[in-house]
Amino acid sequence: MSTYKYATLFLARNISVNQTRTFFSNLKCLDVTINRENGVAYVLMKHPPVNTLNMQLISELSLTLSNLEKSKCQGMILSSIFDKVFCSGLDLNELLKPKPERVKGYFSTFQELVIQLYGSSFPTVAAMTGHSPAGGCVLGMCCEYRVMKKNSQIGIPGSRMGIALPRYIVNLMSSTIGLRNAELMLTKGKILNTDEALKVGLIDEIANDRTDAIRKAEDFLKEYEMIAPLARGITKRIIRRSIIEDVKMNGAADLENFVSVIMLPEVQEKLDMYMYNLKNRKRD
Ligand SMILES: CCCCCCCCCCC/C=C/C(=O)SCCNC(=O)CCNC(=O)[C@H](O)C(C)(C)COP(=O)(O)OP(=O)(O)OC[C@H]1O[C@@H](n2cnc3c(N)ncnc32)[C@H](O)[C@@H]1OP(=O)(O)O
Repeated sequence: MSTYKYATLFLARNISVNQTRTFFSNLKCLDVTINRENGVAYVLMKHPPVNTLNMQLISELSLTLSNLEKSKCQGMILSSIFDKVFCSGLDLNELLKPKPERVKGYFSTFQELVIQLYGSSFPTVAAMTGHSPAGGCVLGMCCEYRVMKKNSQIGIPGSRMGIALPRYIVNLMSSTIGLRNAELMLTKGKILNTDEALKVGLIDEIANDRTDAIRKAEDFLKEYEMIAPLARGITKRIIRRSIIEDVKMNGAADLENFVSVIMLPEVQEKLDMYMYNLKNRKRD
């Protein structure tokens, strides 16, 4: 990220660049900095144009989470350097005309990332600076708290794309917004605007802009400053255990099933049409 962008991000929140340290300098799709004073890590996705989760971004997120666990960080804010998009989800190019081994590797890497983020010991907040479709929504749901910039959209359009979602994604959505809302949202492949998302509990707060989103994320983390990290982490794991155990037990079978569905000609046709519409739609 340019010095200018750092300055606007940190100075806007009264944190000087000197109070932060760059955690990794060799990442291509992420900027990771840690505030020395409170141990909070800022993980900013910067994979242009819209933070599509290609293999590189997924792998860098996974590596960063492993390192943050080791560094005993006190909390993490997952965000994006882009003002309009938090994360555009999985890379549709990986889903179109895929080679079975490649697509299996891709999905299992994503699945591991989901477990890592969902099961992290430190508190996590998604400061969603813009749209968060599909995989972007999944990243957000893995965090403990979600702040989203106004006028953004969030949801998982799987059904509309002809994709039956794996069980762990359904479980994640159900645990976030309840079974009834999850059923309505996921079977319709519904995408919600910010107000609708707040109403069903898919997000926790609305922000005016990215600075406000980061500030609200920091406020959430501040509430944990007086809480013992070990007790907090254990409690979180107990609450999240059933979904994690379920993925460990059924993940491989789910993956096989998911990949065979993705390869079906009728699903490929739908995905192809979806991609065509994405490339040819009118931009706002
Ligand atoms: C246990 C079992 C294991 C199995 C694991 C399965 C895991 C399932 C995961 C759950 C399901 C998740 C599925 C997905 O994530 S599929 C991806 C779905 N994503 C989308 O549908 C988002 C599509 N994108 C958009 O809606 C817009 O791009 C967005 C609102 C995000 C931004 O709009 P904006 O106008 O700012 O930008 P553009 O649309 O012009 O996009 C810029 C270029 O980027 C391309 N693009 C966008 N998104 C994607 C994507 N997801 N993949 C690939 N490419 C993407 C877009 O086409 C533009 O390209 P061009 O400039 O060449 O036109």
